[in-house]
Amino acid sequence: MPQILSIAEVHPPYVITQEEVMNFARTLFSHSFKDIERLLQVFRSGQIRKRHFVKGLDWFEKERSFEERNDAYINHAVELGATAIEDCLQNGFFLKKSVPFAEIDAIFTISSTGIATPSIEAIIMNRLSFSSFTKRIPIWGLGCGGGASGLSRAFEYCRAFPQAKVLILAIEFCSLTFQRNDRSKSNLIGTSLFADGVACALMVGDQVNRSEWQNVLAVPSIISTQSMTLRNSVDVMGWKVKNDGLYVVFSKDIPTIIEKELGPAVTHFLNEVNQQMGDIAHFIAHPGGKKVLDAYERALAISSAQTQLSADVLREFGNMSSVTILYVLKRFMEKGREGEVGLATALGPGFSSELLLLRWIK
Ligand SMILES: CC(C)(COP(=O)(O)OP(=O)(O)OC[C@H]1O[C@@H](n2cnc3c(N)ncnc32)[C@H](O)[C@@H]1OP(=O)(O)O)[C@@H](O)C(=O)NCCC(=O)NCCSC(=O)/C=C/c1ccc(O)cc1
Repeated sequence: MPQILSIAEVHPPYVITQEEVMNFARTLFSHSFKDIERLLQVFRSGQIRKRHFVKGLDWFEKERSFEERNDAYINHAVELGATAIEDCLQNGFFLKKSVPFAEIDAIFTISSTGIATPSIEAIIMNRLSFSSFTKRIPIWGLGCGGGASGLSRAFEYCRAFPQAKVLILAIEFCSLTFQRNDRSKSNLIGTSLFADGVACALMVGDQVNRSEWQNVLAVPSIISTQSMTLRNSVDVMGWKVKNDGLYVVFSKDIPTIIEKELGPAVTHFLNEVNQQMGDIAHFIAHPGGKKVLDAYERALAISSAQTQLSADVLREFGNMSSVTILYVLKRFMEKGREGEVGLATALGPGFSSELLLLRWIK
């Protein structure tokens, strides 16, 4: 079964604390909510300490056109995306030696926070020495589920082409979609939650000689995946596209929906692969927000110790949409041991759930 050999994360340059964003939001939203001080408590209760952004807070003081936002998206995506690829393929922790760009068969680029045609990996391929025959698979619109879905689609590619080495590159700059004139409660909550980040993973098929590259005792091998879209839930999350950009849509019922729907989806998946919840050592969860993690714990009857690494990523980086699960996976890959089983889970617009079963192998 395909294995994930290396992974790298890139942190955008501006580090902004929750306290700083809370003060920014107080100025902006105080005329829109008479109980603003009560609502601002979400900045304290969300269990986020700081987030990383591609622009400093002063950039958000001014109104920005869709064009300005998207130009910033493309510039930063190319710069930080190229860095993530280099850090992944030249990663001295996970790899014995660098994997040449020219050996990469396909790049899956995951994003939902900006638009580019040609897509970002094509621009990056003009900077780094990839083969001209590298296949490009940009995936747009899966939101927070995109990182997990990208891994699943790359898994299928590597099963079809067992000699393949492929990259999964996730890029999200949620901050660039921030709308200062949207005074909805959703936007206020989103301002406390969403962040920027970039990550890249290297997956290889079964026929790749791992001993040539692998530098750690055990790596996650993907056993199986499940993609599920819930009927009649297209309004739960997504974008409303307006003249001045993307407006975030996300229902306050997401934690309740997760609590109701995740258990049956996981049971169905584990039955299909003859596994039980008790077999799972690692729970690689997309930390959508504090209440999302609480909902995972209730839905699957797992302990907060099992979602600790997800909570750590949420605390230090916020919700970076599709990128977040790759940050969580990296932390598990740094300590995974042979024989351990992990379940990766993320949810996104659709409303869709993506699950992957992983087993660490020598
Ligand atoms: C930590 C939070 C943010 C605050 O917790 P709290 O301090 O206990 O406060 P409350 O939950 O009581 O919320 C405070 C107020 O905000 C309201 N609220 C609370 N979420 C909301 C709300 N989504 N709307 C609109 N009012 C709200 C809530 O109803 C309440 O209003 P009020 O009745 O006046 O007290 C907590 O609500 C929380 O973790 N919520 C889950 C966040 C959540 O849904 N995360 C998943 C995000 S969706 C996602 O990951 C993907 C987004 C995405 C989508 C598309 C893409 O293309 C890309 C990405």
